[in-house]
Amino acid sequence: MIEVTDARKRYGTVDALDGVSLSVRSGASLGLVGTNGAGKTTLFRLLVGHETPDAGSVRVAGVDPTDGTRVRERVGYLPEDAGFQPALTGEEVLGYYADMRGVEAPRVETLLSVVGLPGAGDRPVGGYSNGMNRRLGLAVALLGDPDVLLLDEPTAGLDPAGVDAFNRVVERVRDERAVTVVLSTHVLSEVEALCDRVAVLDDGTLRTVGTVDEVTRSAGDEVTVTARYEDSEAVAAATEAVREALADPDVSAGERTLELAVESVAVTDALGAVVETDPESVSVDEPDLEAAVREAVAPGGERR
Ligand SMILES: Nc1ncnc2c1ncn2[C@@H]1O[C@H](COP(=O)(O)OP(=O)(O)OP(=O)(O)O)[C@@H](O)[C@H]1O
Repeated sequence: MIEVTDARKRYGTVDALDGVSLSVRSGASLGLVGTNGAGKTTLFRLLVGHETPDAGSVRVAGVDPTDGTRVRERVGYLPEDAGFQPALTGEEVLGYYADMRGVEAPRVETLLSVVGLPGAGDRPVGGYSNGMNRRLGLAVALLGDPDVLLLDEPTAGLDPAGVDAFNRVVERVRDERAVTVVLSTHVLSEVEALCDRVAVLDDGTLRTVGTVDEVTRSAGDEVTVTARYEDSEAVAAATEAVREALADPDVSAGERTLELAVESVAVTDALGAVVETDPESVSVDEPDLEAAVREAVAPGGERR
């Protein structure tokens, strides 16, 4: 459905995309994450045909995105900075974009209900909350029932309830319409909730791409058990006890804490040994997507 092959885009001296290859099959959902300035918006602009690559190729739904109408009909795009004339009502906004994109006039009330804005169509959008505006942007992207939905940081700046409302709509649309979704975000829990694959873009280069599970596991298999004690003497005694209980443990002692790094298969034994030392509290940190993305962007902890 989406096929990007060795795409390059340079602005002046900046390689916004430095040879990116990526494919997203029909009906799949891809989370695009990365640092600020990584090239996410540039990639969206190529996918939607607002820019052409300097080299490489981009195909969306089997066509070249710069191929005007054909792509506009099949691709819905919510840009990062989408904003609407405040004096227009929700209905007028939808009508305006339907005309502009040359798609059939929508059943406005149905579309507004889909995005959780029933009854708001006759109100000026200047009076909408941030979250309502984003969901109206999603309704605009859904005009013409596209096969592909491109969402560039759609929940940036929304409060938790707004994020939740937006993502519930995306989830429903994805499941009910079998639409292919590419979503860029800095919020990794959104990727875990909404996407089956994740791509990490950094400095114009794709550092890693895979299923959310594959990428999460790429951070390594290490679990950290942290135990807290009332004083340094208790920490020293616990460290000693853990060293006796486990074979060659990777243990480090702080002022009031003990940290034990183990492979995930050994976590039950490690926890057992730590609990025996009667700590005030114990916590377990497992590898997660955030750690994997950090590692992909800066292997070994060094920022490029
Ligand atoms: N029109 C442009 N003219 C000059 N430089 C640009 C232009 N568009 C993007 N860039 C540069 O290209 C790089 C990639 O920008 P892009 O907006 O694609 O990143 P991004 O991943 O979307 O970042 P953010 O998360 O901050 O939105 C940045 O260094 C940016 O400054």
